[in-house]
Amino acid sequence: MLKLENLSLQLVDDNGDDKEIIKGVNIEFQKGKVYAITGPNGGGKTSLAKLIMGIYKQNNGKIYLDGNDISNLNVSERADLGIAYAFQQPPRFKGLGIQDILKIASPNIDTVQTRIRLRDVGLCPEEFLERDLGAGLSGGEIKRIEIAQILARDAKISIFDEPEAGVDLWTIRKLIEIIVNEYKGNPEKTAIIITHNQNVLPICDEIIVVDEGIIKGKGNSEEIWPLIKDDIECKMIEQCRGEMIHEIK
Ligand SMILES: Nc1ncnc2c1ncn2[C@@H]1O[C@H](COP(=O)(O)OP(=O)(O)OP(=O)(O)O)[C@@H](O)[C@H]1O
Repeated sequence: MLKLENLSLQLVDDNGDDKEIIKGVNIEFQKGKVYAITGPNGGGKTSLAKLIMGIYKQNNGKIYLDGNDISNLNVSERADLGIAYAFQQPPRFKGLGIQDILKIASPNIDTVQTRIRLRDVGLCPEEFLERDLGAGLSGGEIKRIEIAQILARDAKISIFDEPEAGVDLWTIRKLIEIIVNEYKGNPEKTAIIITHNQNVLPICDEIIVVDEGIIKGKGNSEEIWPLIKDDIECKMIEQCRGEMIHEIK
């Protein structure tokens, strides 16, 4: 189990002032469950994920993994303990091949499994296996490879930060199926999905709404819908506008 206890984070804003980003958050993530973290832009979802991964250091509070205090461990120590984070905007690693990055994620992965993981995220292995991560891949392709390497990692706690961003509906549906199969009811694993996607929320055991650095609500998709309706509808309008602008161009 992953437990966040009274977790707080302050960062310095563009004016050089301290800003409270996360304010005394308490959450328990159980094994065998799939969680969604949702809420409006700037609410603190990614900051929470970065606190769990050790990218940000909390100002207050504790993080426990299976009862052990991991609050002062760095990113690689937490990765060794089985925490994995798929970035909202994944970095590009020039000079590394797609096979290489999956091998780093999972040293024992063979070519068959690598192909399966690429297919899982809607990438054709024949086309992508030999490609370089820096060379002309689209944002959506980079995002899919990031997700593939988190799936390959076989972590205890897998955090997917907006997997839907830049990824088509077909792939998101497939990804949902994979996450349900691999995490739901698995006594060793927990999935945490940061999302605004209406297809993802119903499959989650619990949805946590984070806004202004606090937990605004928790529950299943029906219980939480009144709290998130406006945010999801805004996202859909933004997406439609984006598609219309794309068509006009
Ligand atoms: N490194 C940073 N330095 C200063 N402020 C930051 C930093 N990272 C995030 N913030 C601020 O913290 C707040 C929460 O940001 P965060 O990225 O966690 O939100 P979010 O809920 O993930 O948003 P979105 O849905 O847009 O991805 C925002 O006001 C953001 O501007």
